Amino acid sequence: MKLQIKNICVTFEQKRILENLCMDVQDGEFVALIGPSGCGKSTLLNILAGVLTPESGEVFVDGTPVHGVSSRFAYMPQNDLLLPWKTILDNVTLYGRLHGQKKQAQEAALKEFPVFGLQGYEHAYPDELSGGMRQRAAFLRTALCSADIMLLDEPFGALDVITRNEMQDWLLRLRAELGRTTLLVTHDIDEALYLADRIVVLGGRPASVTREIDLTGVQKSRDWLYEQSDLRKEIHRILRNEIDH
Ligand SMILES: Nc1ncnc2c1ncn2[C@@H]1O[C@H](COP(=O)(O)OP(=O)(O)OP(=O)(O)O)[C@@H](O)[C@H]1O
Repeated sequence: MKLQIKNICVTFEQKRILENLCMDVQDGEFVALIGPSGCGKSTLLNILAGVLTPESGEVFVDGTPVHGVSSRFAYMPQNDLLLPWKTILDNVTLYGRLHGQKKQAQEAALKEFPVFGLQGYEHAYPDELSGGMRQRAAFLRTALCSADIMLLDEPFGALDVITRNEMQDWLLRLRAELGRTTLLVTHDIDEALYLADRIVVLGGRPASVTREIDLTGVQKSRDWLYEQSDLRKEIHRILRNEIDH
């Protein structure tokens, strides 16, 4: 087991948000976390990233308890912004440079520029790139962290539908190459179906895991996705019911 989340409870302003939340993620697994708006998905990622301490509960990576900020997690928060006054190369190597490893970080980044569709833009500034390219650059910055678990909070949320679909196709191709355990928060049911090995649906107030959909081993394609109306309806129903409560 790569990641174990055990009995996490969170209360904000006397309101219980997460109640005994438990979930496991296997090594190399890509899990999509979906749930009604405000149910606590970002809160869970903030706990894993160590920027928020839960009231109770524990997080284990490879069986070892993790407390506070840990180098085991690479976190791409919602609206992960590039610094407009820095080049793309400087932006994506930010963490390496902060740790005094500028040269190694640049070497590692330059190797990935073609993979991330950014070749030729190393010395460009963020406003010279399209929205999709900026998002790939922010993603590359996260992927370059030498952490073994990636936490992605709505990485394509700000993109138009066409660019978003292109980014999903690109991430599906890249997934095997990255080989990284990933927890993706998304509002987009199709994105979850298309990208994930497993979908975890959070529901209820306070939130806990209400449904898990195992898609391990499914050969994903857009044609496969278009045929998933039953699963799509089921997830919609769960989300709608939870919202109505
Ligand atoms: N620091 C905080 N102080 C008080 N309340 C908070 C805090 N952070 C989050 N909340 C509340 O906790 C609830 C869960 O927030 P969270 O952002 O985790 O939900 P979410 O599922 O990620 O939402 P969305 O899908 O809209 O991004 C919301 O009601 C939010 O207003």
